[in-house]
Amino acid sequence: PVRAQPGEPWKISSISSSLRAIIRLRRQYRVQKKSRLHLELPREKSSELVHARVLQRQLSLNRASLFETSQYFTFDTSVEQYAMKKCRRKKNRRKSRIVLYPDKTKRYLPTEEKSKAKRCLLLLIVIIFFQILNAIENLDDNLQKYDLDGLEKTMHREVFGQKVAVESIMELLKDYLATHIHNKPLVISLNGPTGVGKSHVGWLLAKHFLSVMDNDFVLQYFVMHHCPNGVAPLTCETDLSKKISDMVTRAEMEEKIPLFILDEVELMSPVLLDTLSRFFEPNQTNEFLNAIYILISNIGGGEITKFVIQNASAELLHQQRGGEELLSIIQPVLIDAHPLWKSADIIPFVLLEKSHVINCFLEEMRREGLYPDQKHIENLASQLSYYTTGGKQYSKMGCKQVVAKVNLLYLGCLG
Ligand SMILES: Nc1ncnc2c1ncn2[C@@H]1O[C@H](COP(=O)(O)OP(=O)(O)OP(=O)(O)O)[C@@H](O)[C@H]1O
Repeated sequence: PVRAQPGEPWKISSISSSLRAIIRLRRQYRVQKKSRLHLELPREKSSELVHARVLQRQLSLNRASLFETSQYFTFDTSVEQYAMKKCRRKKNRRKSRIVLYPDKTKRYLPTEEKSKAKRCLLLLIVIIFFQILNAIENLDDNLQKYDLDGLEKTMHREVFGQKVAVESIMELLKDYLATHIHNKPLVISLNGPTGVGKSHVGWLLAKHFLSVMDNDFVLQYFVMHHCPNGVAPLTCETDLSKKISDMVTRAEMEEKIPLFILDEVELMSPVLLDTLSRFFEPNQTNEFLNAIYILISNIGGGEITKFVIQNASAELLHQQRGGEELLSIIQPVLIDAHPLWKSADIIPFVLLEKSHVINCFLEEMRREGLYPDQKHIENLASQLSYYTTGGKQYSKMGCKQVVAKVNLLYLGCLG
């Protein structure tokens, strides 16, 4: 290097010559360094690589041990980052897997569209559900309106020896009165021998429906009374038709179901029966479809008496099966009498046993304010005539004579 002599001032030329010397020296040093690196590289590089790998491994071991042994909360995110990286790497590996699709299919999942049909179906289900709920409530309302539970209790309490008949009547009434919309009127025919309680049931029904319906929607028609001998059949026909038409029209306005109880039907003229049968047909206006007819007659009574005596020893009579069998016997007899019975539900009333007659006596005497002892009543019951068969006694006249006997007793007491 060219130095300035002491005391001599610095010259620009001397500075530039020394700079150039420095640059030259640096270049030479670099060239030498490069050539040395080229010569030593293979050996040094491998050792450096080994060193780097050892370091890397140590680092990963430290991380792994840290990850496994970390038990305490730490702000050191290196562990999580490591775990996330690992996870991402796995995902990437999974993504990179090649999926082979068949040639003709779509290579993507179809986009899920919101189905209108599904929504409609759901709405429909909800509507149906509410309609069912509403219908159930309406059924209950109707049954409560006519207090059929109360009627059932009364019938079981006050009608003796006709369990199957009472159950069948109640079932028909419950079914029919559950709704106000019908496609035909309900026609129930009570048939059986004399004094077994057919008219008695008619009275109980009339009393009950008169009490549950505010207005007068019950008609009790007794042929001997409303259409006595000597009155022209046409007059009776017009009169009955008018009575029925008036009542169904009034009842329809109040959404009520009228009850027509026709007693002594066996005494009705064929003309009157024809008239009646027209009201039972299904092809009429609504008001005529919403009505209940109870036909009471002793037609088929002979067949019922025979059946009861023949099956006295069997328990069949007080079972539903017995009622069905009896029905199959008397139905053809009734249809033969008049085709109107084709539209009727027939309820056979069976003969009453002596125990039932005793109950009739008890009930009638209580009604008259008499309270005799059991022996006295049995004595009275024994004065009636019975069919004795299969170890049982069946009253020939049912409880028919009970009222007359009690009346005599009552008069005797008064006397
Ligand atoms: N099963 C019964 N349970 C309670 N009481 C009865 C029964 N059967 C008859 N009675 C009593 O006997 C009386 C006469 O019976 P009811 O008039 O009901 O007989 P019926 O079957 O209609 O006979 P008929 O066909 O002769 O008219 C009734 O008023 C009632 O008091």
